[in-house]
Amino acid sequence: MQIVKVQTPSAQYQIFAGTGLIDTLEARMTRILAALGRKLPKRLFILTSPEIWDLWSKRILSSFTNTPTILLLPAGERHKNLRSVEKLLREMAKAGGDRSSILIAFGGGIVGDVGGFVASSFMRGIDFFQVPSTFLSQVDSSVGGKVGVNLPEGKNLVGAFHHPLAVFADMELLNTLPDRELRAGLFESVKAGMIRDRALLRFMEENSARILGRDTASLEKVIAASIRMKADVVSKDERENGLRMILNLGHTLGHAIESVTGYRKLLHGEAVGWGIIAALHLGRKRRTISEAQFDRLMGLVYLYGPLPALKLNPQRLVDASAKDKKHRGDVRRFILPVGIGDATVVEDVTTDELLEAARYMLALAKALPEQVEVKVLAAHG
Ligand SMILES: NC(=O)c1ccc[n+]([C@@H]2O[C@H](COP(=O)([O-])OP(=O)(O)OC[C@H]3O[C@@H](n4cnc5c(N)ncnc54)[C@H](O)[C@@H]3O)[C@@H](O)[C@H]2O)c1
Ligand SMILES: O=C(O)C(=O)C[C@@H](O)[C@H](O)[C@H](O)COP(=O)(O)O
Ligand SMILES: [Zn+2]
Repeated sequence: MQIVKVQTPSAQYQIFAGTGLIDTLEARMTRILAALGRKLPKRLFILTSPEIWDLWSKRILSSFTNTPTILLLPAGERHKNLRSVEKLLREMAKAGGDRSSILIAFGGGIVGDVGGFVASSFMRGIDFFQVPSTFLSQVDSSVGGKVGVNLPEGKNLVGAFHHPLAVFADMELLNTLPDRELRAGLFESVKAGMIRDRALLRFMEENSARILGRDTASLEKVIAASIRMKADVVSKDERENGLRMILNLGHTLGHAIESVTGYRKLLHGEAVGWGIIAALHLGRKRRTISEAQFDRLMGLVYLYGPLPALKLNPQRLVDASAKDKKHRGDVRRFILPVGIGDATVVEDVTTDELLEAARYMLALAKALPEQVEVKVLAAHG
């Protein structure tokens, strides 16, 4: 079992990563609440998706003395919106939720983001726990307190910083996760390695077959390293005033892809994968990475591909990226890789540069992904 701490000006909590956690949830939550001088409340809510609940409800419920109230959110990014939030808040009010109620977000990043936002606003804020059930949510979204939903105008444009009381990342849950979801989530770990963890990056280069083959020890290593990196960054810059922005590598254009496709075409991790490719291209143009480093980092992205093909208008993507929350007026921020294992935030990225990066990415994305993969791997010998 790995235990990682997050300590920010507004919160202090632990992330538990291992196995057997879902069988002992109530006891673990009771212990955490007791340390805060509190008891498990009468009204516990579990927010999850029907598919996840079908697979895991028996195991989860076996750890509870009284059955919590179950709230269901349909799967898919298109349900991460204000309509879902309103529906869930009303269900909680009808079910007799009060300020002592606690919500357990049991699912992927969408359940975590929506559930956390619902918790942050129900009766002006109740506590919640994260029980992430996808690779992506275990390595990234359950950590750090960013919660929220999308608008048609842009990704995650409504939300809050609201940290969980604890995160229980049970790797056993990944046994039922589809391969496409695993691959998508791995791009957040690829990002983690590229921005701040050379050892993780190298491990992911050298062990892709084991990782994609779900070797437990390899997955555990990637999960633990990714969580540690994110917990450290969030603890140093909770509100994204500086350092935390590096966690957005690949997200400026990645989020734009998600919004212009109506949140229906690519998974978040896949959009980030394409966004990372655009960032690598801009990085080599600006010489924050050398050509050799570009080749190496592209090789890493393709090890975890193929990314789904994509046909989009580059100008539309660049227009959509104007909604990026990192921008302040004319200051347009973009995250670039620096060498191997580091990143920087640039504030003077021009529309032309973005357009060129989008064109480069879309030229690769238009091709059959398998062909792109073969071509790039061949280029690496
Ligand atoms: N808050 C943050 O810091 C942060 C960080 C990264 C990503 N995100 C957000 O996370 C979201 C993506 O999360 P995701 O990749 O987990 O996708 P997701 O929440 O859509 O889950 C992926 C799919 O897998 C299913 N699923 C979940 N767990 C399963 C399991 N154990 N077995 C079988 N099926 C399972 C879900 O029902 C869903 O269909 C995006 O909205 C993204 O913006 C947030
Ligand atoms: O936690 C962060 O900070 C991140 O940037 C992590 C990202 O992987 C994640 O997708 C996050 O939701 C993006 O946040 P946003 O503020 O750019 O919407
Ligand atoms: Zn992300």
